[in-house]
Amino acid sequence: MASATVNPDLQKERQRATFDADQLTYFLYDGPANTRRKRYLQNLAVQETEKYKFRPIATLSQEQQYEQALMRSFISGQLEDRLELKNAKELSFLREAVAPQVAVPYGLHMSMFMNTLETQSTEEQKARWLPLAKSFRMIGTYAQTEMGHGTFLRGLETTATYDAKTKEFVVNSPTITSIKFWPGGLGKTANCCIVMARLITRGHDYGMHPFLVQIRDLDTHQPLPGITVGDIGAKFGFNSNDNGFLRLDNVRIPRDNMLMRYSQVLEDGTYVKPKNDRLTYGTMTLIRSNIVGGAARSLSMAVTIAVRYSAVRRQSEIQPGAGEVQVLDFQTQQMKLLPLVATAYALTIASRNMAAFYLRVRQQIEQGTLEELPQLHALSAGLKALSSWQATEGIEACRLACGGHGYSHASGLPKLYGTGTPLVTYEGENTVMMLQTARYLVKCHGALQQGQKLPSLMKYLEQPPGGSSGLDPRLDLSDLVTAYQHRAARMVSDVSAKLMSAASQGQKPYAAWNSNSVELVEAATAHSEAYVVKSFVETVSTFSGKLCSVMETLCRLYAVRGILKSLGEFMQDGYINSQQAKMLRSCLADLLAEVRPNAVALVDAFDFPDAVLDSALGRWDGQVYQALYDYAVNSKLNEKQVLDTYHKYQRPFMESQWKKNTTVAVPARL
Ligand SMILES: CCCCCCCCCCCCCCCCCC(=O)SCCNC(=O)CCNC(=O)[C@H](O)C(C)(C)COP(=O)(O)OP(=O)(O)OC[C@H]1O[C@@H](n2cnc3c(N)ncnc32)[C@H](O)[C@@H]1OP(=O)(O)O
Ligand SMILES: Cc1cc2nc3c(=O)[nH]c(=O)nc-3n(C[C@H](O)[C@H](O)[C@H](O)COP(=O)(O)OP(=O)(O)OC[C@H]3O[C@@H](n4cnc5c(N)ncnc54)[C@H](O)[C@@H]3O)c2cc1C
Repeated sequence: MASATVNPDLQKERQRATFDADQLTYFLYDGPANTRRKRYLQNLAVQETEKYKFRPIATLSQEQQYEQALMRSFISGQLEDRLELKNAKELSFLREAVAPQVAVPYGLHMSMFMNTLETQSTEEQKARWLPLAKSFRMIGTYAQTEMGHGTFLRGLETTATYDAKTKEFVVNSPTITSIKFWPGGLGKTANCCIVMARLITRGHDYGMHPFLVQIRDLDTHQPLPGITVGDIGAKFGFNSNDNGFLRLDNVRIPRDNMLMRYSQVLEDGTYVKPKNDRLTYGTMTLIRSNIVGGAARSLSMAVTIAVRYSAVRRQSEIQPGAGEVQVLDFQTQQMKLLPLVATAYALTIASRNMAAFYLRVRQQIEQGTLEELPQLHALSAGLKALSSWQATEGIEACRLACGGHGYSHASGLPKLYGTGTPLVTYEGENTVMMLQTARYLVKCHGALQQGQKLPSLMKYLEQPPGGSSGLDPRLDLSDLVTAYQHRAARMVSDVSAKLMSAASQGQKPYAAWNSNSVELVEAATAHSEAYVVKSFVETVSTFSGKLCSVMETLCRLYAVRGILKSLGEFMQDGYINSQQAKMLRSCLADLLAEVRPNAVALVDAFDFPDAVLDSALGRWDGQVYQALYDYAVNSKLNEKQVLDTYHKYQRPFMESQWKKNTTVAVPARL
């Protein structure tokens, strides 16, 4: 039962905020007009979806979750048509509200499949396929990972062998480990896919290339000859999505089903090389960039739930006898949650900059300039890893911060974790991604040693080593940025020196790399954090008035908390001294106290409708107990007072126990 009254604690929180949360919302959604439009679309989506009275996803079987997700996409499709929506952001807001945190089976079609067609096909192929894909005659997915290999793409085993006589490719899964495994929507939904396979022509293996393979009949949806396809079974989360397997038994496809924008196979089997063979990896780079925004949004939802609940939840006393306090008043609770609120904003801002950088480099690539591709790869890989780690850990910390009720699916937090945690693994396992970023950083360091100039994002590596931080209790934002950059530059330099020293002692580069890979990941993490802090600082400096001072405090909280978490890395070369470390510790306590009054307003500004949060604890009106009670009462187990299982199992069990002692006198009532 929804209550019209707002919990008085939440009401007070909103009144005591020192800034206008709407102003922050306008920043997040690009101005008042776009915010109104977003609200309109999400309200409409929520009203429409509520008509279906969907049961909570956690209470459904895998098949029911899949069915519900398809229904949600159907509702979304109808609304999109009715409103004639085309704008990508508007579509994403609508879909978020129709299917909040639901991994819909068409997800891969709409993201990786479409993008691969758009960026890796020739004009002729685009003209042939895009109309079919846009009108959902073709429903595709991106089939790259195999049972045996996901990370090491050069190890993929699926082959596409060119047959010049018939002008066809023969696509084959030669072993059990070569079976495609995991692609979203592959199991039951897709009728075609981009298969990433090793291209073999004229007896030569040219490595992984993309091929369009039809797997099901476009009308009957039956698998085509040579195709064995299905769902991979229940998973940790993501069960609304039919992640699938695919076995190809010498399936023949026409020559021009190879996506030939960058490399080609001519009719006679001649292979034409691309300008850069990493262009085939382009779709992964896009999705990695998008994941930064996805991770930020998931964490923003989690902190909204946990902060609102912590403002409503009263438990224990601070001053003996003075009554129970809002748990958000405990400094330890603030420490759990407020740095995460700051992280949600930091990642949101970094993701915007990441997206803008991606667009710029993508435009360059379209014009044939590939100069900034390595920078883009390094940044997107590092931020993908950093953001998904911080978001996943943050969501779990939010759940734990909600005590017992956080463990219930009613909190919405397990669902957020279930859909959030695969971000660490998919689209490039995080450790592997950080190592890719590290590879680029070490290369940049080497270039610097040779007196070369570094590209824009790496310029900070040029600063001389040593020196000491100017950080004082004013916590000047530029000093914080410099501290992060100094730490990253020092770590890149240290690990590069280790690699060089290993080489001079005759160690093979690959062995030296592996034996320093923990430090390499740490250096890449430091680099990515420096980017996030710099982005945050640059953005908040564009704000004005009260909002500016609130966001500057939040930015300081993010940066100071990060320094204290990895203090050794900042102190190792004496850049931050022990007096400063002590000072930062007291500043952290002050910052928590400073952010505390604005905590609720800061999460309100994310502007998530209740239906998107899907949480009894995170409700806007704070009526958490009524919502929890309603959720409990609606448990499936409560549909009957006495269940059949009582007669089938419980009663026979009890009777078997009674038989052991027949002398106990049983009263009619206890
Ligand atoms: C539901 C709610 C959820 C909320 C969040 C929502 C977020 C939105 C997302 C939308 C939904 C999408 C769902 C996606 C589902 C997952 C799909 C997948 O996992 S699909 C499967 C994803 N699978 C993976 O991600 C697989 C991960 N594995 C890999 O990417 C590669 O095998 C590798 C990078 C690890 C190594 O590759 P290898 O070829 O052995 O490379 P070497 O190491 O030998 O380096 C050689 C050179 O290449 C360079 N370079 C490398 N990459 C790139 C690049 N991208 N570009 C440019 N350059 C690149 C590298 O720098 C180096 O340069 P140099 O130094 O020589 O100059
Ligand atoms: C929900 C979900 C959806 C997915 N959707 C798709 C999809 O649509 N299409 C698709 O093709 N794939 C998909 N995948 C697969 C996903 O992309 C891979 O699982 C991912 O790339 C990781 O590869 P892997 O499973 O081989 O991990 P592995 O590489 O086997 O990782 C295992 C461990 O080995 C470590 N490791 C591996 N290599 C190195 C190295 N070089 N250095 C140091 N450590 C290393 C990793 O860090 C990790 O700890 C999906 C996966 C999930 C979970």
